[in-house]
Amino acid sequence: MTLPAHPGLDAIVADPAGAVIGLDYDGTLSPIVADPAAARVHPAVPGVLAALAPLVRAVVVVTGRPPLTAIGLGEVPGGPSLGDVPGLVILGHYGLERWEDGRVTAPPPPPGLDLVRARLPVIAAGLAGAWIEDKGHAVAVHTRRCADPAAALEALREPVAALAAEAGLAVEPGRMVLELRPAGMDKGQALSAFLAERGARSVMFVGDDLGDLAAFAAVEEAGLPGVRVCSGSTEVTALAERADLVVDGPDGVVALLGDLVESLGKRSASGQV
Ligand SMILES: O=P(O)(O)OC[C@H]1O[C@H](O[C@H]2O[C@H](CO)[C@@H](O)[C@H](O)[C@H]2O)[C@H](O)[C@@H](O)[C@@H]1O
Repeated sequence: MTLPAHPGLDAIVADPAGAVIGLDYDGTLSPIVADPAAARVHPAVPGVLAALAPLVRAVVVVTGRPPLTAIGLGEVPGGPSLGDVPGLVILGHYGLERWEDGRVTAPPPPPGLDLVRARLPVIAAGLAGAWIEDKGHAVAVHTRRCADPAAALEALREPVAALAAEAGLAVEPGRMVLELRPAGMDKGQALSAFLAERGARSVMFVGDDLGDLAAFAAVEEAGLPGVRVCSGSTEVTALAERADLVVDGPDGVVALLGDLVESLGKRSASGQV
């Protein structure tokens, strides 16, 4: 396959050494499943990223997950795994935590989480199937396993917002999930800082959920050639509306990354380095 025509992709192919490739995890590198603990990486992802990483300035995963969770879910029997991708950086918890060279750096968890741990189960108790995920620096309530996930999410919005205000935390809405997490960081700030740190000359970001809108804004505001890619679903349409390209979920993301590797390989084979 050939890469779609887009000036941002053209810039990446013309000068890959200046390109930063940013990727969300859930719904982008991993198919959406009912149990977050079972959201294993698409098996072709580590291989295609391992091929891509040496060709570009940097590959960075920007996720709401703790980085070590992404590393664990990124294991592929027989490898390579996500953690084997050369030079990979994972900015987890929306940029609060960083994994690089096998080491994690993180601030202390916010004190308001104790209140959330005590109260959120009470709020969710009336909704059969609602499920709480404790991520250490954030706590999320999921409704995907409820009989009517969208209605359950709506019912939770108001009490969760009130609890977040009391706990001094922000609410991060996502695909059948509301997350209470520290304010003051988002995927946009995380990506912008990373682009500056690496001296990026072009950028691609691929995401699927509302939390990725901030990263799209960072691409728009970077002052660089850029391309916003949506890993499409029927569940979230806001991202597709703002994307330059929409691909068919994680399978489509793998295909796009594979096409990018192929284009960069051809460029290198023809001596354009
Ligand atoms: O920033 P991301 O990497 O996209 O993480 C966002 C949230 O993803 C996870 O939840 C989503 O994926 C689950 C597994 O497929 C699915 O069951 C759930 O309905 C989705 O919302 C994760 O569990 C959250 O903690 C992340 O914040």
